[in-house]
Amino acid sequence: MEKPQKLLVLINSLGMYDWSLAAKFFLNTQVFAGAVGNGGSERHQNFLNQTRNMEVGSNICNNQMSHGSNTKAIRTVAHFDASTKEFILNSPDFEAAKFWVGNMGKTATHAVVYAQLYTSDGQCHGLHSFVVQIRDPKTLLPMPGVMVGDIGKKLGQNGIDNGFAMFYNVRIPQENLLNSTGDISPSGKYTSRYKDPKQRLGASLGTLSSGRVSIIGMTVVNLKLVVSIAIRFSATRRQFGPTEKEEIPVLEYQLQQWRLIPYLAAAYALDYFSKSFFMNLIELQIGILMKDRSPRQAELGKEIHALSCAGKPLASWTAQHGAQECREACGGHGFLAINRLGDIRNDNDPNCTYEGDNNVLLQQTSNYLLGLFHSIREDNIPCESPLGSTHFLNDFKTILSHKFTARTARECLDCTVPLAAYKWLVCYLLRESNQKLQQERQKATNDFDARNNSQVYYCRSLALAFIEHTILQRYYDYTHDTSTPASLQPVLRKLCTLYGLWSLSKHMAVLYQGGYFTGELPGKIIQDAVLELCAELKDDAVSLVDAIAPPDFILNSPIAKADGELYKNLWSAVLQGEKVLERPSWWAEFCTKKPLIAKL
Ligand SMILES: CCCCCCCCCCCCCCCCCCCCC/C=C/C(=O)SCCNC(=O)CCNC(=O)[C@H](O)C(C)(C)COP(=O)(O)OP(=O)(O)OC[C@H]1O[C@@H](n2cnc3c(N)ncnc32)[C@H](O)[C@@H]1OP(=O)(O)O
Ligand SMILES: Cc1cc2nc3c(=O)[nH]c(=O)nc-3n(C[C@H](O)[C@H](O)[C@H](O)COP(=O)(O)OP(=O)(O)OC[C@H]3O[C@@H](n4cnc5c(N)ncnc54)[C@H](O)[C@@H]3O)c2cc1C
Repeated sequence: MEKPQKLLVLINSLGMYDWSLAAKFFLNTQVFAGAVGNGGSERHQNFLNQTRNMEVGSNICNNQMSHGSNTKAIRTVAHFDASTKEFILNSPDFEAAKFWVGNMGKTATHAVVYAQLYTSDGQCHGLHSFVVQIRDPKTLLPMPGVMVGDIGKKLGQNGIDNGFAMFYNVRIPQENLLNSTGDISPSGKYTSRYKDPKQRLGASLGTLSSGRVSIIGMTVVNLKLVVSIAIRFSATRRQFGPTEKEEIPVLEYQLQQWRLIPYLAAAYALDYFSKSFFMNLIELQIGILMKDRSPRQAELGKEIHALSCAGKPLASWTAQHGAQECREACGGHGFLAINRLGDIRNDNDPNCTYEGDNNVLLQQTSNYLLGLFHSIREDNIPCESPLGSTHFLNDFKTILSHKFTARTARECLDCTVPLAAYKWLVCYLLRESNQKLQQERQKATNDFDARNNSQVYYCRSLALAFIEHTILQRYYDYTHDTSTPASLQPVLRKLCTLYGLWSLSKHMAVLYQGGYFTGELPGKIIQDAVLELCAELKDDAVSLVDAIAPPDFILNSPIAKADGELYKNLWSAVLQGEKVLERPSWWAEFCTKKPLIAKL
């Protein structure tokens, strides 16, 4: 409680070693405990104590075989039985089985189960969460009425047991309803402080924000690991050269620099965002603990939801693309499993899906921005979001009148250039998305279709540009803050500008389309500036990696040890492989007792 950053450090440190281990531990101690703590009340304290003491093992259980993204449509039901003061849980059929749930496969003894709450009068009150005992903690055998099992091998994170669960008339005490969004009175009546069911749904899903914010940090860890491996390798791997006698490190090639150094810059910028955003989450959590019901607390929850719903997609995709680029940047050795790039890539992959599919989540961010735009433009209400990420939207008219003014690559080496371009880009995409939505509303018969047909090129791009702007603005402020050591500022500012220009260059088409750029100059000087920054950062790249890489034992990649002894370390690791020099047990069949051809 005194130093909440330590939690993020612990998640990231364990994850650097192994993500399955980290997930297994934190699903229990943080995700389950967070869902009980945020969703419940004093009467659920015993579950928190038991979890903390490792007496029970748990997780959250939201997803079903036939429904993940659309949580509203979850079909698990919890009927209140007024005569026994119990809820009776049922899975209507196997398609409604809880599925994918971490820790559920073998070890979970309890779970926070999301289900539709029905009162005895047969009325449904929507999605609520319940603590349900799954197994006996002494024997790990399922509780009566619970069918539980493991879903099998996955593409990554195989050290964690993801499982399924079905419920047949499973009775749980009334108190196991996590009652922060709604409760049952002693007379059996349903009560809630949220009159609007949409708001109630948002409140009951609020606990997912903690996971999404934490996942941003997890993907940054993956990015740090892969760039550390690829840059150390590239600084020591030699290939070709200006003369036949001399071969140069592959990091000297402009092409290799352009492929890797922007990911190094992204690791730094995203790392700062992840850490500062985690502290924003802590502020929100403290408000929840203190039962803060102020409008600011509500707005903070919405802003964190909007930022995490774009931050998780951006960070997980950056790590995903970075992992693949780094794998290829290490050539054949990058494909050797002992060098770890494959495991990191596969373990990172589900970050794009769990705690909300990336493409689905981005829609939450654009909905939030479109809502603000409506208030600013139609209702003349300036936006004052608690974290300030949207304040610049109040000036959208002025910002939209701006044009790109830099004339040389040198001018673009200042981060104010990409920052100004991003402000224009977000305002432009916001105005265009709003217009597109209105057009689609006129064409479509319902709002559902209108929204769906406004995603590609509009709302989706808007959400991504918005989060890139937020990350860049935060890192810019940090690298220009007087508390940041003056000796470090020059190199950090270069990383900041490179991240900004490199990210911006993915939006070139829209910058031209909307008239912010005209002629060939803007595109050319931005490309030149990116290459210039890569070249300037190349000599610092190894030091920059040394500052973010874990110790060799944790990095666990022979081609990337800190001593730079590439071949010695690789050779030694290969020779220590299991049975590496042994002939195979089937050598005789291969050599002498060969099967006769056509006699198999
Ligand atoms: C000092 C205190 C210290 C405390 C420290 C605490 C720190 C905590 C640290 C936590 C550590 C975690 C460790 C991490 C390790 C984890 C390892 C990783 C393992 C991963 C395990 C995976 C688990 C899962 O995947 S669980 C299942 C997750 N499922 C999903 O995410 C489903 C996605 N779908 C949805 O969320 C919804 O259905 C959604 C958002 C798509 C909404 O769909 P809708 O039906 O269309 O509804 P909509 O109209 O859009 O929304 C209604 C309303 O609600 C608002 N809303 C929605 N969600 C939220 C939210 N989270 N917060 C706030 N508001 C929300 C939405 O904006 C709408 O509002 P309005 O527009 O205003 O009406
Ligand atoms: C490793 C792993 C661990 C997990 N752990 C847990 C856990 O512990 N507890 C738990 O409850 N769940 C868990 N999950 C489930 C996870 O939360 C869901 O898989 C996730 O929310 C995505 O939902 P889905 O699988 O239903 O995807 P779907 O929604 O079926 O997505 C399929 C495709 O459809 C697209 N799509 C869906 N809706 C739209 C739309 N409106 N517009 C455009 N495109 C759309 C998606 O982008 C995606 O490409 C885990 C999943 C994984 C992979």
